Amino acid sequence: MYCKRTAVYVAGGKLEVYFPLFVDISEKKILVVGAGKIAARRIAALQMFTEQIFVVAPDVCPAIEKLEKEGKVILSRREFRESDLEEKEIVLAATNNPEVNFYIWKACKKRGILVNVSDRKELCDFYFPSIVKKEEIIIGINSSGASPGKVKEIRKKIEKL
Ligand SMILES: C[C@@]1(CC(=O)O)C2=NC(=C\c3[nH]c(c(CCC(=O)O)c3CC(=O)O)Cc3[nH]c(c(CC(=O)O)c3CCC(=O)O)/C=C3\N/C(=C\2)[C@@H](CCC(=O)O)[C@]3(C)CC(=O)O)/[C@H]1CCC(=O)O
Ligand SMILES: NC(=O)c1ccc[n+]([C@@H]2O[C@H](COP(=O)([O-])OP(=O)(O)OC[C@H]3O[C@@H](n4cnc5c(N)ncnc54)[C@H](O)[C@@H]3O)[C@@H](O)[C@H]2O)c1
Repeated sequence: MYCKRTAVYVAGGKLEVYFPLFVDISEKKILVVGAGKIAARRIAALQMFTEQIFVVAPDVCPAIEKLEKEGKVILSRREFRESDLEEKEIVLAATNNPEVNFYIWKACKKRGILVNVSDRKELCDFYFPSIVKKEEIIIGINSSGASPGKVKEIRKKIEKL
């Protein structure tokens, strides 16, 4: 089968860029594995679009503790188990253990679940954009992991428009 891929050339070499798909996630069950700084940042972004967020992690940062108290996430305070993937459609592997993240990736691929692996961008089915929301207008900015700092700067400029 012919497969056309989109790549750009950056200082580090060839970089594949992804199609910006705007998806209705309001009815999708999303699992975030890990409850640290990165998980909290991603959950904050997801919560602009859905309320169905499940979190599993033994150690929970204050921001996510607060969300649990407010009933805004469903939290399981323990290590990840494969059965956590049941009925989930989108998974974020955001633990600080690379082996656990890789195990989650493999388990998701076996089940056809879309997965983002926070420490392995080459394994991600999708990336996290930087988001600007102005009423009904959503702007997602992404550089496929090549320049997250630049992406943040652009987000700030757009926010001032
Ligand atoms: C949009 C945002 C969403 C979020 O994460 O919530 C996001 N990163 C954000 C911020 C940020 N990330 C990093 C810094 C310090 C950088 C600096 O200071 O220069 C800052 C700035 C800060 O923290 O202030 C470090 C970093 N990030 C990645 C790598 C490469 C790697 O890991 O290989 C490195 C290490 C690079 C290095 O240092 O070498 C990779 C990814 N980061 C992504 C998303 C995905 C692609 C994004 C894209 O490129 O467009 C991807 C692939 C992860 C994924 O989707 O899984 C959020 C901005 C929110 C906002 O708008 O403010
Ligand atoms: N892509 C990016 O933008 C970016 C930037 C910085 C860090 N990272 C990566 O994101 C990951 C998380 O970073 P952080 O700063 O949020 O880490 P953190 O140390 O703040 O949190 C780690 C979380 O993982 C949980 N955890 C550990 N083992 C687990 C298991 N077996 N099951 C469930 N949960 C488990 C811990 O309980 C904790 O909640 C790291 O892999 C880091 O390399 C990505």
